[in-house]
Amino acid sequence: MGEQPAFIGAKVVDKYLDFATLIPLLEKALIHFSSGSEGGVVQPIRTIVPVAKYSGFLGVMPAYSKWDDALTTKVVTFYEKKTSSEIPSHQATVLLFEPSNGTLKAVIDGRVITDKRTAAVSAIATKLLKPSHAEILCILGSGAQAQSHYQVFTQQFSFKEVRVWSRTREKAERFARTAEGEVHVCSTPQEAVSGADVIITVTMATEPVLFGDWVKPGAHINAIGACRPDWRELDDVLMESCVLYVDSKEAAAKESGDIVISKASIFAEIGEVLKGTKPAVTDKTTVFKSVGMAVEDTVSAKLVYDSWLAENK
Ligand SMILES: NC(=O)c1ccc[n+]([C@@H]2O[C@H](COP(=O)([O-])OP(=O)(O)OC[C@H]3O[C@@H](n4cnc5c(N)ncnc54)[C@H](O)[C@@H]3O)[C@@H](O)[C@H]2O)c1
Ligand SMILES: O=C(O)[C@@H]1CCCCN1
Repeated sequence: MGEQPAFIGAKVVDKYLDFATLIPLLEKALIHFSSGSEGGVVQPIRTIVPVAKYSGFLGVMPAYSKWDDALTTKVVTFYEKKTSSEIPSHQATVLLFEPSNGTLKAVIDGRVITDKRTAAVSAIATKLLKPSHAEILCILGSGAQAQSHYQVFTQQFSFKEVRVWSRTREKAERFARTAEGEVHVCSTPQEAVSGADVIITVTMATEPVLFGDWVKPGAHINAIGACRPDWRELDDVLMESCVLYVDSKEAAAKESGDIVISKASIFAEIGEVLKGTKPAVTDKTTVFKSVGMAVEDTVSAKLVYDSWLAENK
């Protein structure tokens, strides 16, 4: 028998995944992903198994990155209705393999990876696409992604005001209480969005929660939810009037109801903007529709494993 794989839990993952280190790695991964075969990323569309009886889903997200020489698959479950307050709606594990021989090297908590890499990619998109004077940040939703987005956005940008709206006011208030800076709790999504320069939608909504008529012209929106073809977070008015960026054209056009149902046309992948082959439009309303990519998990898991190995040799 060979060596047992390392088991790396959420606390350790959190310690090693700091945004300042993660962001440049993710930028490179996005560029590689959007560079075709030259970029060396092999990432098939993920497999999603519906568990209809419980309104749940299991996703399998494999990827290999030639430049990082890293091979992983994430297994993620997500449930529409929370079964208890202790069990997160999204749970995940990342398996990291030795690419040269297929040996399983590590089993890594994937929940923190998912929370942090998703928020970090939104920050990358926002740096490129936000209007030049961005003073007001609005977050719709108050769950795990709201937290990680708040963390990275307040670290990377200096907004004068941060607003949050959540379906349950008490949860928005708890979010504001536990945030490190001042957060203004809004009673309606429209109130939260009105005049905002950057908007983040991080909900499990299946119908639109953000309407184009509310959005300040020129604002930038990071749309993180609506990861099923029949789920929406943004309405048709917004989808049809914005300049639309995505992480993966292939996945976004297949997986997100915001695109599938509205039939909005995609302008570019964020990786193309980072590469310089497509422009970053900053004087029109922009949407970054994120569905999440396996290669983001690959580079995050490699960072965690390499950092862990350096301390545990
Ligand atoms: N793009 C990506 O890479 C990526 C990665 C992970 C999660 N996500 C998506 O981001 C979203 C948030 O994930 P999370 O981990 O924060 O989940 P969470 O369960 O921690 O939080 C969900 C939030 O959505 C709110 N909500 C639920 N149903 C709603 C509805 N019908 N209308 C309005 N608000 C509603 C809840 O009150 C809560 O604030 C989910 O849609 C998830 O699938 C995307
Ligand atoms: O990219 C991800 O990790 C998530 C999984 C759950 C659905 C949305 N996307």
